[in-house]
Amino acid sequence: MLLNAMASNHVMPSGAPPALPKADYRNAMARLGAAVNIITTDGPAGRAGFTASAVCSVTDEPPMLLVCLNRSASVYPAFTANGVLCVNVLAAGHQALSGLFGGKTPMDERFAAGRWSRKATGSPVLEDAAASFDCRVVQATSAGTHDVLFCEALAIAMGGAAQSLIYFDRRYHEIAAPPH
Ligand SMILES: NC(=O)c1ccc[n+]([C@@H]2O[C@H](COP(=O)([O-])OP(=O)(O)OC[C@H]3O[C@@H](n4cnc5c(N)ncnc54)[C@H](O)[C@@H]3O)[C@@H](O)[C@H]2O)c1
Ligand SMILES: Cc1cc2c(cc1C)N(C[C@H](O)[C@H](O)[C@H](O)COP(=O)(O)O)c1[nH]c(=O)[nH]c(=O)c1N2
Repeated sequence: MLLNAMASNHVMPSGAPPALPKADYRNAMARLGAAVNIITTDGPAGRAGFTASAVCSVTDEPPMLLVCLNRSASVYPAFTANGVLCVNVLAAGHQALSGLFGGKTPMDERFAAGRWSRKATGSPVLEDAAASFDCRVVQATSAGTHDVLFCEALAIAMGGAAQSLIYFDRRYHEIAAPPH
């Protein structure tokens, strides 16, 4: 019904609209501040991890997050083959770690810069993360250059203080909750 109404009210001329320049899109997305996360995996295809801001909650029944992963990333084969991952939400002070997992650094060097434990799936859990969601990937869909991974949380670890690292305007910003 709604789709029909939208179709009958559309104002676009026929034919595809011109594509937006990628730079315009990225400049606008730089204004969309987001939490920074290190996504890790381990399993038959080996240990891997990358920095991601394209992460959000989907549903709490079952508890599920989504993670967008570029199919051209070096870590892509490991994540798709292992089928498990941990979303480690970064805290204040994790800027250097985020940079290491943000690309082009050998995997051993990335992991050497943090302290890790394991929970349900065997994916590396960052010890001083603000929070960690240990997940199995239950669904994946391709969209443009990325795969959207739907991840059911099987175990959770909570960090100490309520503070966070936000990526906004191509820079890191630390935020902390004011005292209650
Ligand atoms: N979703 C992503 O894949 C994503 C998100 C943030 C940053 N990055 C990568 O980190 C590096 C630095 O990014 P930056 O924010 O400093 O500057 P930038 O100009 O490359 O990106 C600005 C914003 O555009 C979006 N973006 C960038 N690359 C994207 C991609 N390939 N797919 C979807 N959205 C994308 C993100 O929201 C990003 O914060 C770049 O190589 C960028 O590709 C990727
Ligand atoms: C702040 C920030 C945020 C993101 C990224 C980078 C940075 C610095 N990157 C890029 C991603 O971390 C990088 O491509 C991987 O580390 C893979 O790089 P290699 O192919 O291993 O060099 C990234 N990639 C991705 O697929 N999804 C995402 O949400 C993000 N977000």
